Amino acid sequence: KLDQKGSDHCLKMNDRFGFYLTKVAGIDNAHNLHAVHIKDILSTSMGNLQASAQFNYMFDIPWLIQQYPVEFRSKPLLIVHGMQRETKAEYDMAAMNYSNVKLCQAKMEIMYGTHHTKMMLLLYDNGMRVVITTANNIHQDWYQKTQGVWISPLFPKLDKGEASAGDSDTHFKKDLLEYLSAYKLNGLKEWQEHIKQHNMSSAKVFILGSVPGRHLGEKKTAFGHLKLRKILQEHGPSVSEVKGWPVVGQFSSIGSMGPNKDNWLCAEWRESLSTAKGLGGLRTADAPLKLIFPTKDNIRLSLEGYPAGASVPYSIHTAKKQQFLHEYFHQWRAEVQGRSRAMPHIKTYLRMSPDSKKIAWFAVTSSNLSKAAWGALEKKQSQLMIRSYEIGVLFLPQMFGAEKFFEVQDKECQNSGEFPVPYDLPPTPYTKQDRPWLWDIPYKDLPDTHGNMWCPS
Ligand SMILES: CNc1ccc(C(=O)O)c(C(=O)O)c1
Repeated sequence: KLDQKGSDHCLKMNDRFGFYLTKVAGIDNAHNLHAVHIKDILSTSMGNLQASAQFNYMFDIPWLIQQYPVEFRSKPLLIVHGMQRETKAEYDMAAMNYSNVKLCQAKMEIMYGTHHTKMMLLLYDNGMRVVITTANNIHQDWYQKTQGVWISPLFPKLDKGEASAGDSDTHFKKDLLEYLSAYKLNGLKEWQEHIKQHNMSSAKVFILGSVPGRHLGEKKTAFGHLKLRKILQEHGPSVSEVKGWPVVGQFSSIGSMGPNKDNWLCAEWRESLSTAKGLGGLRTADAPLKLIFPTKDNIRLSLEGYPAGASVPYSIHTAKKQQFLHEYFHQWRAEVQGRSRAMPHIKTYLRMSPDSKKIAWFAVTSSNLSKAAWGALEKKQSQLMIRSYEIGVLFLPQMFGAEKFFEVQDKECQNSGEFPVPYDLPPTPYTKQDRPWLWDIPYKDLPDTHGNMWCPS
């Protein structure tokens, strides 16, 4: 369906799940039929915009304004970021040119945290939408990378004092409000109010949020990997059904996680992701772990070439402290979506059947593989310490009318109930020669797609 101007900036709503990849320039357009560009999300075909809020890490404000249809460019726009010092000043300066743009700086009170969350709140004259993505608000994040986008249904306005609090079976509205109130920012109050005034009962995904802090007591399971553990304990597959099923993590950056797997990765983190419904969430015996992270050659031979690696910030200083990780690594391969050369900036996590034909759940989030994003237990596991703001969504089969599991969509553009996993399953292990991409060392042996070498300063 085309919007009234006939422009193709409109969504082919194949949205059983509301989950899309971003359009990629330079690949066969057949692979972009069900993909979205930011202009599609902001287009008039999605609703008559009254105001919006953009949460992100990186902003090119003039570029962002240009992504709105001309008739929406003067609507109130709230930009929520976590920048400080010079970059904060740059954003303040850039926003001065737009009287409709306001800025909101998230508190960053814990060292090394980032405001990583990538979310759009879109208020229309007849409702509102929530969009959660992995792409920064800059041109190159929407150009030749593999990025994920979840677009909510249109949430209608509640009638004045309507009885129903307008929440869903996945308590989407309550969790989104809890996430926003954790910022403790007056500048967000109006958007918290907008959310309260809308009926979000049609939301079928769970919110996976992270907020900086040391979360304990009731709040211990509100965020990070313990929130995922809690949802899987209550609504996940049963232990007997998923015994031995691998956990797959796919991400574009890696934090420091100690000298061996038992410090965090294959202890608390994998424990949460391999949680199943059962007596006290008995975890299944150690689930095999498969981590998908681009090799140096994935980056070198990508559409962007070595510069793709500027968005895959794995530092040699971190890598050399955790060589144990490399036994879990798998290549980036996405033939199913025509995106093997569109480097991943998307972050996804899933639980896969041994024959890789089914998945028990799927999450798309801003969270990379790091303690900063997912949290680390402290003080005899009494509190979960999180450094960054993150947000993502979790898809459980029963919330989408699927029997037990999602069938994996292994051919493109199937409109059936299969889940569109963005990459090839089963994942392909690194060869003996493969090395993980490291962004802060030179590569002068082989040129990239554009004939260039990589010489980071
Ligand atoms: C230190 N800053 C960042 C590190 C990693 C990422 C990523 O998403 O991989 C981002 C971002 O793109 O938001 C920022």
